[in-house]
Amino acid sequence: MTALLPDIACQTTRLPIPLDWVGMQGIAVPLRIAGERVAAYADAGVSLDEADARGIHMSRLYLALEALADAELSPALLHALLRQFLRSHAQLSRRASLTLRFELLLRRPALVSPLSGWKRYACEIHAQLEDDALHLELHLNLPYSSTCPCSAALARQLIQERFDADFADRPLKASEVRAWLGSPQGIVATPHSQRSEAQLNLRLDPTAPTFAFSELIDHAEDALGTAVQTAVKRADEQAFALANGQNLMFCEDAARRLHRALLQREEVSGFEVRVVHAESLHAHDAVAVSRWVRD
Ligand SMILES: Nc1nc2c(ncn2[C@@H]2O[C@H](COP(=O)(O)OP(=O)(O)OP(=O)(O)O)[C@@H](O)[C@H]2O)c(=O)[nH]1
Repeated sequence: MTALLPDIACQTTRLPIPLDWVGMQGIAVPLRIAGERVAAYADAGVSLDEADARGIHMSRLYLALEALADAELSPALLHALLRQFLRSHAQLSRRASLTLRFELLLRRPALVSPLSGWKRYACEIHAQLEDDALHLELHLNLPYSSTCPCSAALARQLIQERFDADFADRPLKASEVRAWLGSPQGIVATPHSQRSEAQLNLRLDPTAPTFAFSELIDHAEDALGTAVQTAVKRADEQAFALANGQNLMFCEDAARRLHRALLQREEVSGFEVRVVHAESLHAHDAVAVSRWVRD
């Protein structure tokens, strides 16, 4: 005969206070994204609105997460999962939430050479369900390079001054000027560049059929023009130098480019863009933030 197991969660509490969120953090879960298995961590929880109830039923949330293993990750899948969280906590909870943290590994082609390599993108999805309204947010961090436009202009001025000094009072010969342009004595100054990061916090349309992660990332990287590279040969490095020269950016410029680009994405219904330029001129960062919400 099996002994009856005590069930503490079903007792009443001596401190009848509702709780905003109760659940589990850091659960290992496999996701399916673009048909591939992706390792993730999940935080799963519900509100405990029934003040007298001692506890929630954590195992019910944990077991419901199994749905993530088999089906492609989508807004509809998260909606169904959060409904299941609430169904398994009838009379106890009105709100359910799920956070998924994972890294997308995308193959990135080189700029010129036929090579490619892998790039990691840290992603975080926050899903919350209340009154059957699903609220979805996606956090993405995109590393890129930014060359300071002010520094570029100052460097060009120094080059002009050196040109005046070197070529004053003598007839210009194209071959001499060409050689001068190719020498460190001619191009005396270079602008400073920095590794930069765009932190995108996107509110997503919960009725969107899919999470178009790689399309979103491509769109944002195209807007910047200087995403960090993977496999690089000299031809690629030269193309990157050109991309940097053609996309000189203050942090304000980068934030505005991303703002404009994200407005073009139908599935994005609001965002906060934070760009961080880890200055090489200063020991501190230059930061710009832009927000937008669809009316
Ligand atoms: N509510 C709650 N459960 C916890 C906590 N820490 C560990 N648990 C354990 O989570 C386990 C699963 O809880 P339940 O989902 O209530 O398990 P169960 O009663 O076997 O499952 P049901 O019959 O579906 O309610 C229990 O063994 C709890 O002891 C906690 O802080 N709060």
